[in-house]
Amino acid sequence: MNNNLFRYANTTVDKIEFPLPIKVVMIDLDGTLLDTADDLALAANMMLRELGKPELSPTIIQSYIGKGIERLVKRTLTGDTNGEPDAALLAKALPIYQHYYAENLCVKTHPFPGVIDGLSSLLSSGLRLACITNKSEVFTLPLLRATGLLDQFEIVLSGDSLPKKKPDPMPLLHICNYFDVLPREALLIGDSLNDAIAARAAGCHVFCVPYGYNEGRDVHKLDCDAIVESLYDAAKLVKKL
Ligand SMILES: O=C(O)COP(=O)(O)O
Ligand SMILES: [Mg+2]
Repeated sequence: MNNNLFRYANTTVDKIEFPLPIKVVMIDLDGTLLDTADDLALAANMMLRELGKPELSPTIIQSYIGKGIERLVKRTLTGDTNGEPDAALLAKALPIYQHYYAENLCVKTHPFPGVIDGLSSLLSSGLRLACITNKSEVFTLPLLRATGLLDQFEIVLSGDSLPKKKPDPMPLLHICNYFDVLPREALLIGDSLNDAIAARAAGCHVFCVPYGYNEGRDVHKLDCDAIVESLYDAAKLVKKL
């Protein structure tokens, strides 16, 4: 095993063996499969402009990605991670944001390096693939279709597909149930605390990529089984159970 491929992170589960024997790989969208930050920031600034408010830097807006569109809009309006804007302002802003994001869904958005090859490699190992995102379904499916990734996944769960989204374990457990596998037979690959917390709560394995968003925090501090440079490198650390 080439140790340059990954590093162990703050593993709390029992010592695990690599390549990790699993049946299912669940993959996060924003910051893991697709680099969506520029288009999310573009729509956020178009919304602010229309509301007569000052625009924000793309770096700040990138740190607001992670808990779905409504939370992104709340953070953009208040400049605060946990901020709650005035209800009337939010009710006005949300449809404006959704309109501009729908119009600019795939201007600069593209798969990260290693994604296309990584998905092919995972599939050719006989693993079954799911996508789990906190993005609303109305954006998720067109985006996966436009970037040519949709057909790689047997099931796609968005932030509004179920009553709860990541960091709740519900979508991960739903996927395990769908494929009839145990949580420990499934791996989530993601970029943020929402992925790491959800995976630990579900009892699934979790790898994190360092190139994503993680709400502006250091990915190396996350509780995950490995940090992988790309999905292609992740594929080298797993095998079909
Ligand atoms: O929609 C978001 O804020 C984040 O979505 P993700 O779960 O695909 O990273
Ligand atoms: Mg993400």
